[in-house]
Amino acid sequence: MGTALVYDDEMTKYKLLWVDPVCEPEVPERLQVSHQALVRSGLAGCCVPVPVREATDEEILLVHSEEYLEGVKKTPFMDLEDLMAFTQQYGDVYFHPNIYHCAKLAIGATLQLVDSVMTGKVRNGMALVRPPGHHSQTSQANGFCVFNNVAIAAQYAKKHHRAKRVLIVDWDIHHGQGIQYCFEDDPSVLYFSWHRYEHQSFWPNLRESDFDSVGSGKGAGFNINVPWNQVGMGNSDYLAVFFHVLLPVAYEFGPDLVLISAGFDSAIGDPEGLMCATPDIFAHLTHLLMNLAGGKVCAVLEGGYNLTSLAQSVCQTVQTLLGDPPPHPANLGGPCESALESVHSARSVHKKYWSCLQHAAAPFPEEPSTKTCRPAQQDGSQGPQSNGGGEAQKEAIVWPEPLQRDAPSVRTALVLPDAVACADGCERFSPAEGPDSMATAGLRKHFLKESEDGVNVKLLYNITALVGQMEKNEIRNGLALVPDVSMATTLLTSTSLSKRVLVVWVGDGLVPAQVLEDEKTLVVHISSTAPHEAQSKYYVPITLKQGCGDTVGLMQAALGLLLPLGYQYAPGLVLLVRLPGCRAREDLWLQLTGLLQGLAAGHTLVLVQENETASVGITASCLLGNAAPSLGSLAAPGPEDVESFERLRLRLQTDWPLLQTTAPDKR
Ligand SMILES: COCC(O)(O)CCCCCNCCCN
Ligand SMILES: [Zn+2]
Repeated sequence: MGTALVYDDEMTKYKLLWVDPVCEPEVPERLQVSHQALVRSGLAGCCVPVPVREATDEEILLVHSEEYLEGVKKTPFMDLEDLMAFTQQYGDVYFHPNIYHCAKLAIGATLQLVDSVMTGKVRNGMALVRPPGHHSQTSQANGFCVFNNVAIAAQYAKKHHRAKRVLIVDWDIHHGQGIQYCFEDDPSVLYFSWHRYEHQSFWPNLRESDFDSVGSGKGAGFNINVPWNQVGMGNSDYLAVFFHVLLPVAYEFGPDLVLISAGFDSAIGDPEGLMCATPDIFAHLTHLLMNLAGGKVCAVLEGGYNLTSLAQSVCQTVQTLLGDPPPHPANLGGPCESALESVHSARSVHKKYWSCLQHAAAPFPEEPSTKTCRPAQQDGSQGPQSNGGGEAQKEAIVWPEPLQRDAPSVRTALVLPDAVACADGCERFSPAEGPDSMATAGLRKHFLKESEDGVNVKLLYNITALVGQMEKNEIRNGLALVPDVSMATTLLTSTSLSKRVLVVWVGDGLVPAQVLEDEKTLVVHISSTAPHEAQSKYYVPITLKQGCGDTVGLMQAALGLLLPLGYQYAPGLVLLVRLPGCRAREDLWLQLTGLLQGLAAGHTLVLVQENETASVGITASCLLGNAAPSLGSLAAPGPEDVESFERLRLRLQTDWPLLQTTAPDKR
C-alpha cells in the first residue's frame, strides 16, 4: 500500500497584512518550500495524491464552539481594521480574509488523510497544511492556529472510523496545549508532546505544560509532557525520549491510529526552537512509530520556520513513510543531563499509570541542572544559546545536507531450500556463479564437517554472497533458512565486510565463542537464561523469566534496551537470529523485524532454522516494508524482568549512554 500526500496551494493564499513581529515567521513560503522539495526530490511523485476538501461545520464543532465558529465565519468579510480588532482578542495569531477558507482546507486535508489511511486506501501519509492547529482551543485561536486540525482528526477517527485508541505524537517544539485541553480526561486519546519550556519561561509559558500534567479523571496518565528546560537538544536527546518515555507507553497503549503533530521547529536552525537535532532524525522518529497501529500513521504539518531545515525534515519524514531505507543514525552520544532530568521526571510521574514504567526510579525533587547541553553542532562549535530574549546568535547556523537514501534495486532476497516456495514480492537469491573451488575449500575447512553434502556448501556460499550484496547496497535485506543458525552466524560475522555487525540472538542457546570474540560484533542475546558469565561491553544478555514467549517482556526489552544499544552502535549490518525452539510469538517477531530495519540503512538479515518454514511469508512481508500487525494493548511486564532490565541498564549505561533514563547524580 502507498503513502498519501495531501496538499493544495490554496493554503498558501493568506498572509500577515500588518506589522506583528511575533507572527512574522508564519509565511506562505513554509508550505511552498516543503511541497517544492518533495516534488524536486521525486518523493511527491511516489506518493498517492489525495485532494483536499473543506471541513464541514459539524466537523469543526467536534472541537470548537458555535460562537467561536460563527465569529471566524465573519472574517472573510472584514476590512483590515476589523480583522485587526478581531485578532486582538486572541494571542500570537493573525487573521486574513482568506484564512477561514484555508483553515477549513487544513482540517479537510487532515480528514482526507485519516479517511485514506483508515479505509486502507493507503498505508500512511502526510498532510501539508497551514494554518497549523495544535494551539487552537474550543473558543479561541492561538499561536498561528485557527482550528485544531489534529484534535478534530482524532475525534473524527473515533466517530467515523470506530477508532478505539488514538495516539497523538506532537514533536513540534511548542506545547500543543489546545490538544492537551481537548483530551484532558479522555483515555481513548493518548497525547504526547515535547516542547521547549525552560522552566515556564518559554512561550506559551503555561504551568500545565510541565511534566506533571498527566491528564485528569479517567484521562489520568493519557497526557505525557516532556519539557525541554534548555535549548540545544540534539538527536540523542530526542531518541532517548522515544526509547524511554514514548515508545514503551505507546506499545502498552496499543493505538489503532497514530496522528503526528509534525512541527519541524524542533529541527536545527529553527529560530523558535533553537534546537540542534538534524533533519534526518525525523526519518528515525517516523520509522519508530510505523509499526504501531498496524502502520496507520498520519503526519500533519504544524510549525517549522527555517525554510531549509523545514523542507529537509519534511522530505526525511515522507521518504520514511514511503518505506525508503533510513539514514545511518548520526554519531549518537548520550542524552544531556537536562534531557535526562526531563526523561526521569516524565517516567516518574507516569509510573503509576503505565506498567512498563512501574519500576522507573522514584521521583526526585526538581532542582534543575545548570550544566548546558553540549550542542550537537557538527563542527563542535557552541550551539545556539538563548540569551534570555530567545535570540539565537547572529551568525548563521549550518548543518550538513541529509545524505541520499538510495533504495537498492532489490528490496528483499530469500535464501531457501529448493523445496520451500518463495514468498511473493521477494526474490529467491541464487547467484549466477556458484562457489569456486577456493571458496568451497574454505567453507569445508572452517564450517562443514566432511560428511556434509554439496547442498550445504552452496547454501552457505549463497548467504555470504547475499550479505556481500547487502553491504554493497545492491540488496536491502533478506531472510535465510539454514540447517544451523549458529554456524551460519559464525560464517557471516567472520566474512562480513561491515565494521560493526549487530547480532540479535533470540532464544535459549549459546552464542558461538567465535562470534562473541569477534571485535566487530555486538551481541544482544534475549533468552530465558543468562548463559554466559563473560559479559563484556559487546555481549548483552537480556533474560526473560518466562522466556521469549513473553511478548510483553520481549517488546519492552526491545524498546528500552535493544534499540538504544543498536542506535548507539550504528551497525553496518543487522543479523536477527531465531534459535531453534524459540517461542517468540509471530507478531512480536515481526515487530522486531520491523523495528530493527531502522538500523544499518535497512540491511537486516533474518536467520531461521530451515524447518521453520511457517514464518517465511510473514517475515518476508515485513522485510518488504509492510507494517507488523499491532500487538494491541500490552499487559504488565514481569517485575523480575523489569528489575533485571534496570540492573543491566545501570551496568551498561556508562558504555552505552543512550540507555540512561536518569541524570547521573540522581541515581
Ligand atoms: C501549531 O502552530 C505551530 C507552532 O507551534 O509552531 C506555533 C508557534 C507559535 C509561536 C508564538 N511565539 C510567541 C512568542 C511570544 N514572545
Ligand atoms: Zn511550533
